[in-house]
Amino acid sequence: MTSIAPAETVLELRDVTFRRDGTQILDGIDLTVRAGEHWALLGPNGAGKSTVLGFCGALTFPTSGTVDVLGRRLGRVELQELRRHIGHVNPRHPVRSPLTVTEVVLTGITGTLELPMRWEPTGEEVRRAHDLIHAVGLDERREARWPTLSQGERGRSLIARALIAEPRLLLLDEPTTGLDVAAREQLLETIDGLSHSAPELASVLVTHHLEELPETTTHALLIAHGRIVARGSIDDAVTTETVTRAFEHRIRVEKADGRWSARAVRERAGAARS
Ligand SMILES: Nc1ncnc2c1ncn2[C@@H]1O[C@H](COP(=O)(O)OP(=O)(O)OP(=O)(O)O)[C@@H](O)[C@H]1O
Repeated sequence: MTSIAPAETVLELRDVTFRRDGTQILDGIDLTVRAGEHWALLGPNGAGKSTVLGFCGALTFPTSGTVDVLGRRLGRVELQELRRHIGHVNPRHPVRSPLTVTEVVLTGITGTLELPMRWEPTGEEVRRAHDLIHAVGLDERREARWPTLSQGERGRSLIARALIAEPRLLLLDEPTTGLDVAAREQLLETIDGLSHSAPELASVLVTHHLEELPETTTHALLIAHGRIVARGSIDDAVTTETVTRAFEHRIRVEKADGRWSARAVRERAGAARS
């Protein structure tokens, strides 16, 4: 009998705690993300999602416990080097000058906000930027300047920017916030496309909204008050019971055509009397 080796571990948090100003913000967080897995990090406001993402992105150190990103332990390696292998999509990414979409994508190679003075991309790098812009569906906007882009176009540009450095881990921090329904669906389609175009890539996506989960999400970590409520394959971890517990509100979770939705369970006065 042949056994298939588990995919390589990309990210491992073990018994992580985080304390600030005498307040316990995270407690007992364990998480293992392997190559090719797409995790959702879910929970109510203030649950600790951004703090967890800060560890995943090698931005924050835990108070106790260990964080290994791409096989290297935070606290023992140079963070700047590690961050080069992590794609971080932050919708609040501050682009201050009117760069074109192509230029913004190229800043993913230099890891900077602006194109550094005296830095010239090679022809191959420009070709790669154009290929990614094509992959996120922005061919016609490739020379458009940042201030003229819609929120959705910015989101898709930032995914191309994150991917140009060929990361092994992609972090998406509420990527669909503020998008209208069509722009949200286009962005989710772009994210879903990654499981074909970059099958080894692992991702962690933060959201409050189940409707904003890409269909290709494989796993979920649900947290509330800095502690794990559920963790595992998405279908086991995201249920009416776990979401109700995490959000401390009666919520019905449904899945149809690969997508999730959540609604509050309402007591109807008439129904209650009959
Ligand atoms: N450096 C810090 N110092 C003090 N408190 C902090 C710090 N960082 C986070 N917190 C607190 O920790 C809690 C968790 O914050 P975090 O931003 O991780 O939550 P979140 O789940 O991402 O919330 P939201 O959904 O509202 O963005 C919050 O109560 C926040 O105020």
